[in-house]
Amino acid sequence: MTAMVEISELRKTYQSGFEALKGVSLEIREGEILALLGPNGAGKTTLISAICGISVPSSGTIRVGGYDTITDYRAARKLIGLVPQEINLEPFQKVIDAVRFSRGLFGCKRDDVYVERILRQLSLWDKRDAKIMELSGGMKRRVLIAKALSHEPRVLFLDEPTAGVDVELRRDMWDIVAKLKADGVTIILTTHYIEEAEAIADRIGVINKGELLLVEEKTALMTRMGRKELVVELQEPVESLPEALSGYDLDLIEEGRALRYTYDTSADRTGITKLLSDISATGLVLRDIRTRQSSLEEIFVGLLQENAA
Ligand SMILES: Nc1ncnc2c1ncn2[C@@H]1O[C@H](COP(=O)(O)OP(=O)(O)OP(=O)(O)O)[C@@H](O)[C@H]1O
Repeated sequence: MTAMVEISELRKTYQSGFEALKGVSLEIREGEILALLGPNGAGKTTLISAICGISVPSSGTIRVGGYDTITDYRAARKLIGLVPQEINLEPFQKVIDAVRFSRGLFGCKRDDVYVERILRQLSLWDKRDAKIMELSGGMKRRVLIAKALSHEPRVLFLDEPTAGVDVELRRDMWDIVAKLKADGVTIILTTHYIEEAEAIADRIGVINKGELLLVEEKTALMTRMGRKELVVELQEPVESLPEALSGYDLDLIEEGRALRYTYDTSADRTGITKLLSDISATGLVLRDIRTRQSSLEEIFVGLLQENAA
């Protein structure tokens, strides 16, 4: 797959002197869904604003569809649709007019067939003649997406698309994103909901304090997430691990009262059965066993803590 968005060494220092992006480099492939995760103030909106040409980077380069966002601004911007975090609609405007108007702003010719397709895709066709002020919050969010898609962009940025929306609408949004991907649109979304990233993203990027900590295929991350711990409580504490168990990834914890075995749930074999029989063979008596799974959320929080250290 070719790169749709290429960001190289991007830095942004606001006038206040605050460094919001500290050298971010990232390639976003055509047709993928990339979720950017990060705590409040991490720099997600700053990054999106820079790509969309809303704010000027202090240094570094961004290319969208091969066009530089500064020197070839119009060509680059035309390829981009942006769904902002805040609802910024004209209350008295009709839904269909809002979408046609947005299309016109990009210099595209009126195309009623395309606009109808977008409105139908977003379940807004029945509401096309309603005034924006008459719509529910969820419908307004759909109008924001319709406007962002009005000029047939190849890349769509969704900044917190489901912040504050109910579970049903969140799932509708996920369906919409899946349909857009099927149409070949490249999608970048920011979110605080790890569950959302898990549900729809192909790759996940974690950003904190203006730095990109990782960008990884979701499935690879899920494999990491799939790591589990088995804690074997012992009847009597031991001072050290028996030599016969040295081949296992084991730690002695809880002052020698338990053994912790970390394993990969996605592996063909976890090795638990053999481990338990090998433990018995050493003469150690088991009192109890328990397992726990590290979640993506824990990985995420752990990453942020590491970054803070
Ligand atoms: N115009 C500005 N002038 C000075 N500082 C700014 C400006 N805009 C944003 N910042 C600061 O830059 C940092 C990154 O902000 P940004 O909005 O990009 O974060 P975010 O990751 O999108 O956060 P959130 O999840 O809360 O939306 C924050 O500390 C913010 O206060």
